[in-house]
Parts: sequence; C-alpha cells; structure tokens
Amino acid sequence: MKELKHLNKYFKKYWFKLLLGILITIIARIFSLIMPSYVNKSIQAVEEYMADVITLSDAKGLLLQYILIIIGAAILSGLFTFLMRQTIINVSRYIEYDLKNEVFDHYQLLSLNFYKSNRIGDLMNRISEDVSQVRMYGGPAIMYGIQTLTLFVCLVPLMFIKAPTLATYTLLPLPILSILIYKISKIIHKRSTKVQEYLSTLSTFTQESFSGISVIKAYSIEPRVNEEMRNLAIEGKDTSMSLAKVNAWFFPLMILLIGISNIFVIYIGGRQYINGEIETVGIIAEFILYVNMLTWPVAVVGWLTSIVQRAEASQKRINEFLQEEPAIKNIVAEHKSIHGDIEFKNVTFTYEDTEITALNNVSFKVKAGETVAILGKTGSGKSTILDLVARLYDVSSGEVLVDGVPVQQLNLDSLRKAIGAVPQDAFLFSDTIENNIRFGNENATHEDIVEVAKKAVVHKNIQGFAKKYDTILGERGITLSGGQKQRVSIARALLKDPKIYLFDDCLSAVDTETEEEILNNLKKVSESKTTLIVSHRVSSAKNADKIIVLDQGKIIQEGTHEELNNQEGYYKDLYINQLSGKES
Ligand SMILES: Nc1ncnc2c1ncn2[C@@H]1O[C@H](COP(=O)(O)OP(=O)(O)OP(=O)(O)O)[C@@H](O)[C@H]1O
Repeated sequence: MKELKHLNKYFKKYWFKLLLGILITIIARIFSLIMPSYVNKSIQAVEEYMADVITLSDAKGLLLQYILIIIGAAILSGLFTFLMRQTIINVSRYIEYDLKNEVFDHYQLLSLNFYKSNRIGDLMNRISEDVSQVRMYGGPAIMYGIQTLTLFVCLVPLMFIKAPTLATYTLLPLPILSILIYKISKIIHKRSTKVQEYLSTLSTFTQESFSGISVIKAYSIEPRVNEEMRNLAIEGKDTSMSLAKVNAWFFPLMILLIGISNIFVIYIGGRQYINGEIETVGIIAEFILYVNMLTWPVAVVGWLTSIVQRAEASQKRINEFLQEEPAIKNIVAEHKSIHGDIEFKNVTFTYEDTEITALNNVSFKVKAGETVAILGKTGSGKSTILDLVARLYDVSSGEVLVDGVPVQQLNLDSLRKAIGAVPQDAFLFSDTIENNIRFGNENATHEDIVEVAKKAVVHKNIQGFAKKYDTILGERGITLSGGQKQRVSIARALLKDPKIYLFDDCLSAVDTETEEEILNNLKKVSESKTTLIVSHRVSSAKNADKIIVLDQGKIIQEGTHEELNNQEGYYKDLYINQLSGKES
C-alpha cells in the first residue's frame, strides 16, 4: 500500500464526496437488509393463518403491510445504490482525471533524454492502462469494500442471533469461495496482462505495416508481412482462449458455492424445523436470501485483494515516472525579454545515451539580427548547435550564452518563446493546415496565416486543395509532400515572429527555385532577427553574414561566402561541386 499513498492527496481533495458516498453505501445496504426478515414474517403470517391463529383478513392485512415495506425498502435501497455510484464512482473518475493530468504535465516537463530512454508505448500505457487500474482502487474497491464490511458487520451477527447453528453451516462455504475467487482473479490478471501485451504488439505491428505500406509494396514483401500477421493472429487466439478458459470458471464456481450454501440452509434448516429447533419455516427462506446477499460481497473480498494489488503495481509504475527529475530545470522564475545575441564559449557536448561527442570545444558569436549559416557533413553536429540554443539539452562543458547570460540562468519559457524553430523532420499534427500554422501564435487571424503561408511559398499549394486552409492533415501530415510539410513548418515559425530563428535544414525537400524565393522572403522577415540556418546547400548559406563549417564536432572554417570561397577547404569544394551540379 506504500505506493498508493500518492493518492491520499486526491482523497483529501474529494473528502466530502467520498464521506457522503461511504454513508450512502452504508444506508443502501441497511435498507437491503430489511427485505429478508419481512419475507420471513410474511411466511410466518401465512403459517399462522393455516394454523388458525389469525383470521384471513388479518393475514391479508399483514401480508399487504409487509409487501409494502419490502417494496419501500427495495426502492430506497435502489435509490441509495444509485446515489452511491454517483458519489464514489464519480470521485474515482475525478481522481483518474487528476492523475492523468498530473502524469501528462510531468511528461511535458521531462527532457528529450527521457523520451529516448523510454518507449512511447510505455509512456502511453502508464497514462492510460495504469491510471485505469489505479482508478479501480479509488472507486470500485472502496465501494465494494464498504458494502462488504457493512453487510458483514450487520448481517453475520443478525444471522447468529436468529439461528446460530444454521448460520454456522450457511457461512461455512463462503471463505472457500473468497479464496478461490482470489486465486482465479490472480490467474485472470496474469492472462489478461498477456492479452494486453499481445494487443500492444499487434497495434505496433499493424501501425508500422500501414505506415510503411509503400516500402512493403515496393519491396514486394507482402507475403512475409502476411505470414507475420498470421503468426500474430495465432498467438492472439491462444492468449485470448487461455483467458476465456479461466474466466469461464468464475461464475460457475460462484453458483456452485451458493448452491452448496443453499443446500446447507435447506437441509440443516429443514431438520431443525422438524426437530422444533427453529420456530418457523420462514427462517429458511430468510436465510436463503441472506446467502444470496452475501455471495457477491464474499466473492468480492477475493476480487478486491487482487484489484488492490494491481493498483499498487500500477501506481508504482506511475510513481517511477513522477519521481523522474527533469534534466532541464527552469531555475529562474522571472521572465525576461530576449534581444537575440548568441555566443558559444568552448562548448563540448556528449549525448548521454550514445556517448557521442557531437560538439568539441566550439566557440562562436552571433550578434542580434545577424544570420549565420552552419554547414558540414552529416553527423558533424549542426543540429546539436540548434538544440543547445533552445536548451533542449544542457552542455557538458563550456557555456551557451543568450544576450550574454548563460541559458541555464534564463527563464526557460522566455527563452523558448523567443525562438522559432523549424526542425529537420517537420512534424505536423492531425489537424487542419490553418491550425497547424496557428500553433505559432494562438491569436493570429486567418489573414496573418495566409500572409506567412505566402512568405513560406506554400499558399498556392494550399489554395490548390479542395478545402484550402481547412484541409485536415493525416497522421504526420501524410497528405502533404515533404517540401510542403517543410514550408508549412516554416510558416508556423514565421507566425510566431520570434527574436531568434533556428532553421534546421528545412529547405532540403524544396527545389532550388522555390528555395531561392523562400530565402528572399526570409531575408526580409529576419532582417532584425537572429537567424541560424543549418544546411547542406551553399545556396542557403551564401547570403549569410557568417558561415560556420563543422567537421566531427569542431569548427573547421568560419567567415563570409567571399572569404571562404577564397580559401581552400570544405566550403569552396562544396561550392564548386554544387555549382557544377554535382552532389557533394
Ligand atoms: N538525440 C541523439 N542522441 C544521441 N546521439 C545523437 C542524437 N542526435 C544526434 N546524435 C549524434 O550526434 C552526432 C551529431 O549529430 P547532429 O544531428 O548534430 O548532426 P548534423 O550535422 O545535424 O547531421 P545531419 O546533417 O545529418 O542532420 C551524430 O553522430 C549523431 O549520431
């Protein structure tokens, strides 16, 4: 139960509703207890009439009175059972909602390293499946727990007062039922976990098959994929069958044990009645009703134990992530407006997971408003520079300064709000094109969006779609070509109108003519903005105020287009190659 202590704050938050729910549960159970004794009384009244103790009209009057009481108690018990679900189950839904938000908010704080070291499926499972398991503890477990406790506290003593020997025999099979249900619940849990795991494998497989359908078709590997699918289906059938088999035991077992209890009641009760140890046959009917009322709560004891164990295991997994400290911490509370000067001072950076030193003692300065292009072979550390400016990672040694202040000492929100980043693989959400661009500025009007789309040279393409700016983009924007996606992503950054632009090879998928047009537009837009452009093309770099060439994490050349073109080296070779149309 140690892990579940995390939920205490939520129980405190909803204490009133919870307490009310507990009271209502107790009242609902007490009303349900009224019925069996009045069934007994009704039979007793008939017995008395048959023995000529009371007249027919007295018997009728008594029966009517008892029936009305039974109906009234059933209605009240039903009403309170409804209210019980409305309070306790509602509280569990609130807790589920709060916990999901808490986990999600925490996920948002965690840095990229966390996402790399944990699978997305695992993150999703903890926020959905595990939170649902925990909800069962916050709702059904409490509700059935209180119900069972109330019934036991009220009913068992009542049964012993009415007929002690009969009560002993009636209750005898129930603990066995409880233990059996507990054991079966555990097996059910194990097997349903396997089914869950299987389902997530299946969904990953199908998702990949559909996303990669063009590769599958191009390589003509449909038979292999079909075979894999067939094997997965067989595995799915086997795991589901093994779950169904054990599930099939649940209710028959319950019915068997209720049956045994009922036989005890009838046999022992009948003998006791014949021997005159119990005064009325109505007691037998009353006890049969008690047995039926007790069966579910007794079965629930076993079920509850396994629910609590599962909730504990799930909360443990949730807590593991909640206790994860964000690697990038925002230690400065006050916001600051950013001007746009950037400086790298002897920056070395090693990725923790791969231990690759992406940048090695890199130093350079960019004045606010300047444009700097970063070139170099693939894997030379270009994107890493942009990531460090946005403080997606913290440097291993050296300093990244923005406006002369180390980025760690800037408010993270201020820093990131001042940056408009266009990543290498433009990510678009499954939403309209307009909303995807609006991401850059929630308050922008349609006209603003059209204006930036024009600057990013994607307006004409968008106009070509039937629904224009309202075109919904599929998962990862599959309805757009690579170049269109890049340009929508550029429009999004332009709309933000930030102080610093970080363009990461974001024109790689557009033709050189469009590239030229976009670059001209960007030049106008970014006149007073600090701009870092990562590229493989000289055409994107030649107009920059400064060009930096990286190789294996080190700066090997630095200067303007003219300067670098006048010295032997990577830049000049690249320029000549690209001029003559060859690929570098
Ligand atoms: N997220 C990451 N985790 C671990 N290693 C990484 C990560 N990103 C990059 N690296 C490694 O760091 C080195 C520099 O990568 P970076 O992406 O900065 O290069 P790049 O010059 O932008 O390459 P490209 O031109 O291909 O985009 C590479 O060796 C790469 O494998």
